[in-house]
Amino acid sequence: MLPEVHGWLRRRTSSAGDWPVQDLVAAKGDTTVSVVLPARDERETVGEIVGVIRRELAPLVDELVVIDSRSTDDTARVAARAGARVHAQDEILPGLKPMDGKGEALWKSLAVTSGDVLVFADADIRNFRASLILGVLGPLLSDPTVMYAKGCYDRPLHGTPNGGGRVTELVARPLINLYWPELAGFIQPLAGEYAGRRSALERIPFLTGYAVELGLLIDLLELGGLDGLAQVDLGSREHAPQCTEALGMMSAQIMLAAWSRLERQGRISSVAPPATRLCQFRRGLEGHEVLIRDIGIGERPPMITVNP
Ligand SMILES: O=c1ccn([C@@H]2O[C@H](COP(=O)(O)OP(=O)(O)O)[C@@H](O)[C@H]2O)c(=O)[nH]1
Ligand SMILES: O=C(O)[C@@H](COP(=O)(O)O)O[C@H]1O[C@H](CO)[C@@H](O)[C@H](O)[C@H]1O
Repeated sequence: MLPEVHGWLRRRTSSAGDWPVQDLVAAKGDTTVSVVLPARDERETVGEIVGVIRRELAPLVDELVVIDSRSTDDTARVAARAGARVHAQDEILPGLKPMDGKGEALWKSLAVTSGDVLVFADADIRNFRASLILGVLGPLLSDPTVMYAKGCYDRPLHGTPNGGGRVTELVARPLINLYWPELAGFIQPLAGEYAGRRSALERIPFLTGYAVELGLLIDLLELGGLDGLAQVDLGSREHAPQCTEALGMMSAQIMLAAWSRLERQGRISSVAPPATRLCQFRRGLEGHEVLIRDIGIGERPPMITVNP
């Protein structure tokens, strides 16, 4: 690990317990806070998450928004009934050709919120607790030199204390260590719980799909340097795990995120761009079924450059 990352790890890592709600209420002042939950088919969990935020964080949260990301269930209804303001992803900035996935939902949330600080959290978290929001909000309300704070946590999966974060351990962490070692201190670089200043988030592009988190880390590092970034130990987080096949597609999108940033930084040639289709296999009754999926990612420009 680079010496500057060792120093950063000590200086910029805190814990959720370091940020009690009463301290943050005092520190908040005139700063406004928007909480955004990107949600695709999360009817089982989104209502409880919204309820916890509304009940326990009312003094800190000025607006609570769920971006309904083409759900096929009644996520929007459940979220609205719990008290969130719900926007359908494809109805935001309707003059733009729609793009796909989580990154699109997060980018569009900038257009329908007004908070000086935005806090993002996944909507599939089980046993959600307010400290998952408080923790990442802490550095942003307490230290003006911090523009972005990411959560880190243990990731129990299938009964093992740290079986989760499969794409992090197999794809994102190796890529970061190989090409962006300044970011190697992030314990959960793909964590879906993070807070950022609007003044920073609106000045960087957003990659779509599951490429968004890696893209944000790389672009924020470029925008404001490592010392503008922080991380907060939130303890443990359990979510609805996806199957290996789905994580294969997610991995491909994260690899495309890395390629796009290496190409932009002139570290690889754009002569032969990578393919954007992934071939996977399932055993069927007559041998193997071939599944071809488009795992291409898009990129939205900095929101500050978009005329609504
Ligand atoms: O097209 C999408 C895919 C995912 N999500 C949301 O993004 C968060 C993280 O996605 P997911 O749970 O699929 O990823 P994982 O946590 O399994 O890596 C969840 O709240 C999803 O509902 C979304 O808004 N749009
Ligand atoms: O960290 C990971 O490896 C993946 C998959 O986690 P699991 O193996 O299902 O616990 O989950 C993260 O990655 C996604 C892509 O960046 C994020 O959108 C999710 O919020 C995050 O949970």
